[in-house]
Amino acid sequence: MNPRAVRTVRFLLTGLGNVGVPLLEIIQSRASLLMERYRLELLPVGLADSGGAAVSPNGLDIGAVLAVKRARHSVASLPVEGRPGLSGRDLVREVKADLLLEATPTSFQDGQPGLDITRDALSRGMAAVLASKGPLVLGFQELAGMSDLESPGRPPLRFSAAVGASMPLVNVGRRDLALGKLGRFEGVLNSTSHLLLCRMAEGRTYEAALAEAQALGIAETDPTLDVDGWDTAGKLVILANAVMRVPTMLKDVAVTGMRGVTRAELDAAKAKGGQVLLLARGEPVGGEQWEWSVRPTAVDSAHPLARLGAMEMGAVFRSDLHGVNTVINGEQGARGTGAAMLKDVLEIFPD
Ligand SMILES: NC(=O)C1=CN([C@@H]2O[C@H](COP(=O)(O)OP(=O)(O)OC[C@H]3O[C@@H](n4cnc5c(N)ncnc54)[C@H](OP(=O)(O)O)[C@@H]3O)[C@@H](O)[C@H]2O)C=CC1
Ligand SMILES: N[C@@H](CC=O)C(=O)O
Repeated sequence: MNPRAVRTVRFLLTGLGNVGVPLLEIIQSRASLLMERYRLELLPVGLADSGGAAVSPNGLDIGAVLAVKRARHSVASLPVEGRPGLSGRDLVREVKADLLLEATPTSFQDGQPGLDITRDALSRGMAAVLASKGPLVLGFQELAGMSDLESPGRPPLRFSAAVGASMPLVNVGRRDLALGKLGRFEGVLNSTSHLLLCRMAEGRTYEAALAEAQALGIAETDPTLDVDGWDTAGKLVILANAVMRVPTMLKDVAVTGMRGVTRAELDAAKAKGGQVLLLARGEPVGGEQWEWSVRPTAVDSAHPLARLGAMEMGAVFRSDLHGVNTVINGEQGARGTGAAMLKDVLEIFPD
């Protein structure tokens, strides 16, 4: 029998799609492990999708919510708790909770709806865990100032899921390579475009490969963000700010997507034992200056990411104190994103 007191964390979740639904499934399926190992109860008190919200101060029934979403209805259609038209932002403003889990679609135009949702949550004293990248890409410095990232005592903000889902890049960079002077960074940070390049190298069409990525739930709501390099660039901007600690914006990244890659280029790279990667790259160029790029790059067999599989992502950190560290991750599905969000929750509410 564990004598430690049970902690109940009342949470809001905005976005109930490819990420939000598996996240709820994990919270449901690992509830007893969370209790046994961490004495933690995660209680959903408000959930929102594009049709509205559902609210219950005593906790929503996750099974009922999942049934509604699997039937492709809005959570607002729940008969008792449903609140049609109540937006994610309204939810955060109206419902008292300890934690926001944010998984609405990413926009690099204005960061919305996630940016305002996150601002409101932090300013109301809630911890925030983000899968969406838009708020971080457009508002990193502001959100860092509103949270424990820059202001001790303010609410915690975590976002490891936003950069490579369950691939532990933010933690490796911020925590495990602490005090290192970082050198050239390279990464395959977008699973959709990498899957497409691999499938096209196998002879499949672009359209069939994109359909596969969408069926896996890994493509963005707007998949041009994946194939045109912007999702990769967004993740690079988050790493630049959070890990390299260089204030960086999307306009600082030179971006070329993968749509122009030809079969001949794919074949030539393969013949040399390598492959074409949509490679994110950060290169220190003197002082505090870095150059940032995303572009299709043919790597040869000597490159640490040369044999990255179709269902993998990877990255290489170089540090003067820690040497070369290569991280490769094979959990492609959005379930890994949910798992990464929960890893952040456990960091915020430690054992
Ligand atoms: N898919 C993945 O593998 C990964 C995704 N991410 C990020 O996670 C986020 C979610 O991705 P994903 O689940 O795939 O996207 P989906 O398109 O599958 O789901 C988006 C969800 O957000 C809801 N939504 C849309 N607009 C609003 C709004 N204004 N207010 C509240 N809810 C809204 C949608 O509602 P409805 O259900 O009614 O359509 C849906 O439930 C994105 O920002 C993405 O970049 C991060 C890592 C991995
Ligand atoms: N669309 C993204 C999902 C995770 O961020 C990808 O394909 O990697």
